[in-house]
Amino acid sequence: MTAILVDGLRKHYGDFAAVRDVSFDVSQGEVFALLGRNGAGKTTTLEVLAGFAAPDAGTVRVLGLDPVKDRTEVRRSCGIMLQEAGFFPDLTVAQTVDAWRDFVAAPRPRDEALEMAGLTAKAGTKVRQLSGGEKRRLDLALAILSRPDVLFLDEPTTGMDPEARRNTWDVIRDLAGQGTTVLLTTHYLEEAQRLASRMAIMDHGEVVASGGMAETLAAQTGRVAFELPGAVTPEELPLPPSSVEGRTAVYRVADPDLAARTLLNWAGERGLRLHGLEVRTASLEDLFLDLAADADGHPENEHAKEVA
Ligand SMILES: Nc1ncnc2c1ncn2[C@@H]1O[C@H](COP(=O)(O)OP(=O)(O)OP(=O)(O)O)[C@@H](O)[C@H]1O
Repeated sequence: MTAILVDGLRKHYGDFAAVRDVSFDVSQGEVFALLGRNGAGKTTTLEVLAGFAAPDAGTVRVLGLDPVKDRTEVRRSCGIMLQEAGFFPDLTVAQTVDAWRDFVAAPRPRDEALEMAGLTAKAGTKVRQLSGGEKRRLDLALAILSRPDVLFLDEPTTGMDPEARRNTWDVIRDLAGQGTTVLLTTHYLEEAQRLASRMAIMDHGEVVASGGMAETLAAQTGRVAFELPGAVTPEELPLPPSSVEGRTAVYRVADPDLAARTLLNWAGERGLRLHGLEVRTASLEDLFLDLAADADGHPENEHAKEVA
């Protein structure tokens, strides 16, 4: 079942088109990542989905409902964690959760929400004394209070230390396992890679790549790089390199292991060492950087790339 549908979404701020013809859908219980550089239009898309702003064109649906027209119903089913939460600084963490519980029908018990967000030890701490990462955890505790069917998470782990980040990933995974649909934006590509089954990369308000995480990465090239030994020229290598950067030969190949084996055999037969040898399968980071470079080369960015 489709839980979130975005079809041909456009959103302008005055003359500026922050989101231009964006389409994607998220199935129930799926974690979907929206990726992109600063200003790509991710938060704007999330805000429209959460009913904070109406689309200028296109259709958005959350659980089959219109987030603007059916605002109350959509809000009841959604947990939202945006980038800037407005807390009361003099309330404690526990008091903040209690205050929010008053607005929610059938809320989680306070201690359960604090436990899930890893904030039990901070229950008595005033919000003003929380670190940035702890405030994000409080955001998360509030977003999951209503046991939402759909969670919108805008950069949920920004400012968190590695342990808190991992705990948050566990919470998100558990919730998705229980059927919660999660749409998250993140700048941490590892986060997207670990959590999301599908993703869309946005740039300048458009989707420039989208698809299943595993299929997308499988379709990408890996990388092999090493320093050219001694007086060896690129022409002498058994495989022509994709590029030579200074004295570093770089290969972008579908099977980096095979290329590395060929190169190592060749070097071994000649008693040469491949210093600084680096063999990497494709990562989301490579894809992201490639797309960003493309987008810089073609600012009009006309053709979205369907990679899976
Ligand atoms: N209220 C607003 N008025 C005018 N322009 C805005 C407004 N909100 C956002 N924008 C612009 O719209 C574009 C998209 O912003 P948005 O916050 O959606 O990007 P983002 O992908 O979430 O970026 P980030 O990763 O930095 O959070 C940016 O160029 C931003 O400056």
